[in-house]
Amino acid sequence: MDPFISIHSLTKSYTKGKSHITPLENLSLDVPRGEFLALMGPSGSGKTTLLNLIAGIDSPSRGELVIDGRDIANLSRAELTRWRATHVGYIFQLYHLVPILSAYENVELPLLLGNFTKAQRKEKIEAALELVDLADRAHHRPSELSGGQEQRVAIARAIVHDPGLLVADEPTGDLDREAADSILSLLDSLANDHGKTIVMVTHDPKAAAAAHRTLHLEKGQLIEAAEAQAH
Ligand SMILES: Nc1ncnc2c1ncn2[C@@H]1O[C@H](COP(=O)(O)OP(=O)(O)OP(=O)(O)O)[C@@H](O)[C@H]1O
Repeated sequence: MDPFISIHSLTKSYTKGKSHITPLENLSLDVPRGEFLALMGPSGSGKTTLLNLIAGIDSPSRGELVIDGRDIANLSRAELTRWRATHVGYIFQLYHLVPILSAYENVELPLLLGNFTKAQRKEKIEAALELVDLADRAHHRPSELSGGQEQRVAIARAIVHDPGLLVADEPTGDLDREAADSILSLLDSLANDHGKTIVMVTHDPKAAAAAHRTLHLEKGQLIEAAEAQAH
C-alpha cells in the first residue's frame, strides 16, 4: 500500500537580502496511514518548517510532497488553502481557541467553511465532543475549562471535518504530566482506532515515547531515534 505521506528530496530555503537559509535539505520520509509519528530536534532544526509543509501551510522550494495520493508541492496558494480545509487538522501548543465562543462554537468553526446544514453541523460537533469526552462541557467557554480540557476542545475542532491528517505542534507543551498523558492517549486512539495519520513535533521525550515512531531532525536532516541517542 502507498504511504499516506510520501516525501522525496524535499528542500525549503528562505532568502532574506543576501542571506540564504535552508532549514530543510533533500529530506525524504514515508509515513504509513494511521501512524502516530513524533518529530524531535534542537531549536532551529526545521521541525516547524517541516510540519508546516506537511500541513500545506507553506510550500517547498523543491522536491515531492504527496499526501494521500495528492502531490501538494506545486499547488497554488488558493488550491493549498482549499486542500488544507478538508484534509488537515492542526493542533497548537496554546490551543488557539476563540475566547468569546463556547466549546461547541469553537468546534463548529471548520464546518462553517463547508456546505453543511445546521443539523448536520450539530451531529458532527456532538460526535467530536463525545469522542474527546467533553460532551458535558459543550456550552462552556475556554476560560471555564482546564488546560487539558481546552486542548481536548482544540482536538475536537481539528477532527470535526474528518481530515485524514493531524499535525500537532507541541500539543502537550503547556500541560502538566497527567493532562499531557491523557492528550497523548487520545492522539494514540485517533491513530489506532480512527485511522488518523498524526505528525507531532515535541521537545518532551515522554510525549515522543507515546508515539509509534520518533524521528530526530538535525540541521535539516532526519535521523532515527537510536542514531540520535548515539550522537
Ligand atoms: N519565514 C522564514 N524566513 C526566514 N527564515 C525562516 C523562516 N521560518 C523559519 N526560518 C528559519 O528556519 C530555521 C528552522 O526554523 P524552524 O522554526 O523550522 O525550527 P524548529 O526546529 O521548529 O525550532 P523550535 O524548536 O525553536 O521551534 C531557523 O533557522 C529559522 O530561523
